[in-house]
Amino acid sequence: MTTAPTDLAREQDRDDDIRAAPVLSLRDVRIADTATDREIVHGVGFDLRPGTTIGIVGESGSGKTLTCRAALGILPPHFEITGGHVELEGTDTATLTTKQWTRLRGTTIAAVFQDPASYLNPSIRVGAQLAEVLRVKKGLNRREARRKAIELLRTVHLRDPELSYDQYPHELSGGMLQRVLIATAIAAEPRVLIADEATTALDVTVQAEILDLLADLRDRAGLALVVVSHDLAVVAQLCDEVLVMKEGTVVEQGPTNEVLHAPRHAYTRLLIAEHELYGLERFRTGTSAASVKEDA
Ligand SMILES: Nc1ncnc2c1ncn2[C@@H]1O[C@H](COP(=O)(O)OP(=O)(O)OP(=O)(O)O)[C@@H](O)[C@H]1O
Repeated sequence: MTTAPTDLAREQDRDDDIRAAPVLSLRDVRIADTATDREIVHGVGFDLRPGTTIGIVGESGSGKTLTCRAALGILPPHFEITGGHVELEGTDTATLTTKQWTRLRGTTIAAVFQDPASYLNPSIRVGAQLAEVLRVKKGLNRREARRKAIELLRTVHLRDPELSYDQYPHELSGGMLQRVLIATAIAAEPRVLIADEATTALDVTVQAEILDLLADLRDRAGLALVVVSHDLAVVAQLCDEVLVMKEGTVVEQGPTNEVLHAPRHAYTRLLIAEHELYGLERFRTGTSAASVKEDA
């Protein structure tokens, strides 16, 4: 099979991206619950470069979300970074004031979580909520914000963006709401997007479509992604590098293919064995979400 010129160009772009400076770096980040004086996350580190994806996988309670929240500067009350550094575009985030953090959130780093409905106001039309973000973060006037919001709803592949703009959250399906949340997260053109269990609640077909959308945004806009999932198949499909967490410790980390083909830690092997029951094989061989969709 010959490689199409567009594929070659994309490969070249990817190589350039890998050489680019990291947009988000975690250096031996430790997180503690200061109420109990217990360290919960025992040192996480990675370099995330534009146009690439890092996956964090592991069992429930292993510290995946806390790690993301540390990167976003939104740890829950009485949780603190007690060691290491989070660097955003080369700046140690420990040096940021609350105001500087507020400015960076959305414009440099943004996130989508599970349960999109809980992040939207049920009594305000979704388009108005998206437009509000554009007015606040991008300084657009009402008319420009509406136009840009509809464009964003189209970017996240909502079939009828004008119609969706005027709908209330309860009128949209879970998959459509997650698309709206992704549109909101990318509204201010962040460089890093964290997707924390963003597809967990969705059925397998919709999940595959959302993963394709994230990959598309990464490839086209050079977005850097952190994908958190308890589902190894999701990570396998999307990520260049994977971190496997267990009880607050990174037990294994490396290029996704290497980790999946030659896991060194017993826990990774266990995760893989569990997932093989659900057909991880097709993800390991690089099958796209589109073909998963067809299978579903
Ligand atoms: N707001 C909070 N208050 C108290 N404990 C918390 C809070 N957030 C997290 N924890 C505790 O910190 C540990 C790590 O939680 P975290 O949410 O990071 O895990 P996770 O790997 O993301 O799990 P899951 O896959 O279930 O989301 C857990 O033991 C959890 O109980």
